[in-house]
Amino acid sequence: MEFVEYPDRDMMMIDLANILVTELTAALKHEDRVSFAVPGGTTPGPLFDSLCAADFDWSRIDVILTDERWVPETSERSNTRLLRERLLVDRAAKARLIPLYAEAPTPEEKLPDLSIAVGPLLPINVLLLGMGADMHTASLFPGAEGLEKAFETHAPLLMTMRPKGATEARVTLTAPVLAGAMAKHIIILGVEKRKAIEKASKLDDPLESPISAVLPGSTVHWAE
Ligand SMILES: O=C1O[C@H](COP(=O)(O)O)[C@@H](O)[C@H](O)[C@H]1O
Repeated sequence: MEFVEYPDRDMMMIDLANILVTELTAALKHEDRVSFAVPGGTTPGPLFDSLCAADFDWSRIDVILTDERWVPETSERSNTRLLRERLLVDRAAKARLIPLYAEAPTPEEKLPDLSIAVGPLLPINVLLLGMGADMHTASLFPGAEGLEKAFETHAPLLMTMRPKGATEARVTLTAPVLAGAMAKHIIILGVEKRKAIEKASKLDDPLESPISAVLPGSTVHWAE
């Protein structure tokens, strides 16, 4: 893994947006459609604010979340809502969103349909991941039931996760899908997450530190 430290958060968001645009533009030169996977949560909002104004052919970009919480878009917890409000606006409004949520009480009912749309996007051209201080990435949480299956070579593309103590179920891209991306970036902020990613690289045990599975070949972008 490569670790890039930025002088401050604003600089990181602008520089990282430029890196992502450069990679997406390069991919568009040799592919009809280009897939771009992005995280939800609290970290990427300011990055999306920069990215959405980038001037390139967004109409050929397929945007997919790395994971979604099983809540409707009206919820503040919806990662899709974050995308619609902060990324899929301005020039980026022309991109196509591949949903990871559909209205149903549980994700299991919709998982087969949602998975069908994921296959044609692979391998993901450009992947941006977030990480929690507990070393989870996407919705691969340490200790979640069924986590082992998400790291198997032939894991399904999408899985349901129910992290311990969480209020809602989740849908997540699995480890082979994430690790197989052609360009991989991880965005983290603050001292606690820096320590967590250092710990994960030493542990190198995806069940304890799920982020470990995607560290090889990734660039970690950090600002305090
Ligand atoms: O729940 C989630 O957590 C991670 C990290 O979120 P953050 O708020 O600490 O930035 C995020 O990457 C993931 O997409 C999200 O569903």
